[in-house]
Amino acid sequence: MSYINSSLPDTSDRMLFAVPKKGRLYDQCLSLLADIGISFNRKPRHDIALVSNLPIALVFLPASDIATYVARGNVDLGITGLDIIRESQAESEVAELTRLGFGRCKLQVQAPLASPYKTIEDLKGKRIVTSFVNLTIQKFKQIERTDEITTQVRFVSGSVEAACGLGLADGIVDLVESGDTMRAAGLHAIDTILETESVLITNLSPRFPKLAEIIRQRVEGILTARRYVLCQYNILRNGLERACGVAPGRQAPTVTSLEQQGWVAVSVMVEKRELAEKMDKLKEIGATDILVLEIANCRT
Ligand SMILES: Nc1ncnc2c1ncn2[C@@H]1O[C@H](COP(=O)(O)OP(=O)(O)OP(=O)(O)O)[C@@H](O)[C@H]1O
Ligand SMILES: O=P(O)(O)OC[C@H]1O[C@H](OP(=O)(O)OP(=O)(O)O)[C@H](O)[C@@H]1O
Repeated sequence: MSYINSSLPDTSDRMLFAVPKKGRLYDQCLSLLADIGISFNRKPRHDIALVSNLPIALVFLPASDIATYVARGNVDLGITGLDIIRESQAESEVAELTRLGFGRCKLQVQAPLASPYKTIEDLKGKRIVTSFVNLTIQKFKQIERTDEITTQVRFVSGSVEAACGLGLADGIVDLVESGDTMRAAGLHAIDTILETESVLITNLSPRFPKLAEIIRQRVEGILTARRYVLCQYNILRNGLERACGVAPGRQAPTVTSLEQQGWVAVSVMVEKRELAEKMDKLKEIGATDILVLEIANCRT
């Protein structure tokens, strides 16, 4: 049952879209919302913001709770990490609409460098501290091969890396991206439980399936636009086949005739990470006037 609070905005006809209210995913979520054309005005200390140009209300929640709200249908759509979906045991109750390419890191078992614990087997039966109790217990059950694990798994809500130094734990399970936090705490990784990134998820019986699909398409358009550039060049028609072999594009290059006998102009999408190499090769096989244009947005 939900209780009506008259100071809250009316969200009854709106799709509820949960986004992290702080932390590692917050800035990238806000920039994604802006890029997909979602405009909103969030009042200070309010965790619900009405979107002005779509029938959506944004709900700002802790990233670690979003999978549960989406799974239970209290919100329709959400952005959170795969790690949180798995830890919340929500993977069978949410549908993954698209991966978002940010919030990439690993959930790793870590132990003090100056300890005898060099493999996860060495930590069997010892004290582990983590914010990911379910995934940790699951992992130790696998290595202990029993339902009754002897390893003691204790929850802390943050700064997990401090637990060994302070004597609360023999090892920890925590997220690692650059590894700076782990190294600064004198720890090293001895096993990986999960590789994670952010995902857009929806409830299995969404109340607004068409709107959720529009959001998915907008997000995928922006992610593609961020990944690719548009490369344009001129080439003699007899070099076209080789050039298309070098840069075949997502579907196929667009080829138009130039007002000069035997020459064509080509437009093709190229992944940014391959661009420099492809430009070198195109130049080598006779392409001229190679231009590269940013893609602001697209639909694929
Ligand atoms: N170092 C990191 N690099 C990339 N992604 C991360 C990193 N740390 C966490 N994440 C991702 O962001 C999610 C939220 O983590 P975060 O540490 O921001 O949690 P929080 O508890 O909500 O915020 P806070 O730490 O401010 O209390 C994680 O579950 C993970 O998916
Ligand atoms: O490998 P790194 O790049 O150093 O990142 C890893 C750290 O980032 C996360 O914590 P965060 O800094 O978000 O704060 P928290 O410990 O309060 O969760 C995670 O829990 C690690 O502590």
